[in-house]
Amino acid sequence: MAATRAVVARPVTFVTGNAKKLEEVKAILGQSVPFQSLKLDLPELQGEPEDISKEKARLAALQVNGPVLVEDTCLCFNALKGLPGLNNLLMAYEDKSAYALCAFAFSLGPDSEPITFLGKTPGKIVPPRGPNDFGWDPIFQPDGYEQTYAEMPKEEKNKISHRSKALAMVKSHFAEAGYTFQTDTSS
Ligand SMILES: O=P(O)(O)OP(=O)(O)OP(=O)(O)OC[C@H]1O[C@@H](n2cnc3c(O)ncnc32)[C@H](O)[C@@H]1O
Ligand SMILES: [Mg+2]
Repeated sequence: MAATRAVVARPVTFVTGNAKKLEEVKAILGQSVPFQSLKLDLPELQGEPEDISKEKARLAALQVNGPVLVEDTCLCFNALKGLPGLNNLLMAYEDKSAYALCAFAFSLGPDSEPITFLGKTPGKIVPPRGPNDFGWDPIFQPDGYEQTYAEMPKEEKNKISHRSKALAMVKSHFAEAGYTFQTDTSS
């Protein structure tokens, strides 16, 4: 498919209040999608991750007044019909299966409708193992692995994670759309 080159006059800003997310997004995207980042605490909205990420993208695009990328992540428990929840709550259930779900939303600016990219990694909830430096990583063990996300080397998590699956779709979208983002020279 011949891509029409879309020239966007502003750089992409990845907006998040979470430094650990930013670290992973940087490691996964590398040079493939150039972006700058902005630390903004976006409101904790309620609803499905896909809808939340869209709403975050709308709010972020208004603030940045340009193209933005945001994401919303949840650990969803099958015993609770996919509802995000707490580890302790799960103790009462036999079924410890869960999935990590990541919804990225990209908006070209305040007047554009955001588009979303979902990544999902199935696994189960276990008693915490490994370093406690990023959210629920110590209690999530992906299917097919003996280690929790927290116990894995970062490169390993970044190869199989919900986040990397969603970002692979973001990358393809950018490649297909052929965006050429102006790099920021002002700051
Ligand atoms: O500003 P934003 O991007 O919204 O940052 P946040 O920390 O509020 O992020 P979310 O609402 O998407 O995430 C909800 C929680 O899930 C945690 N989390 C997100 N991604 C994770 C991952 O890959 N591993 C473990 N915990 C994660 C995160 O630390 C939050 O406590
Ligand atoms: Mg949040």
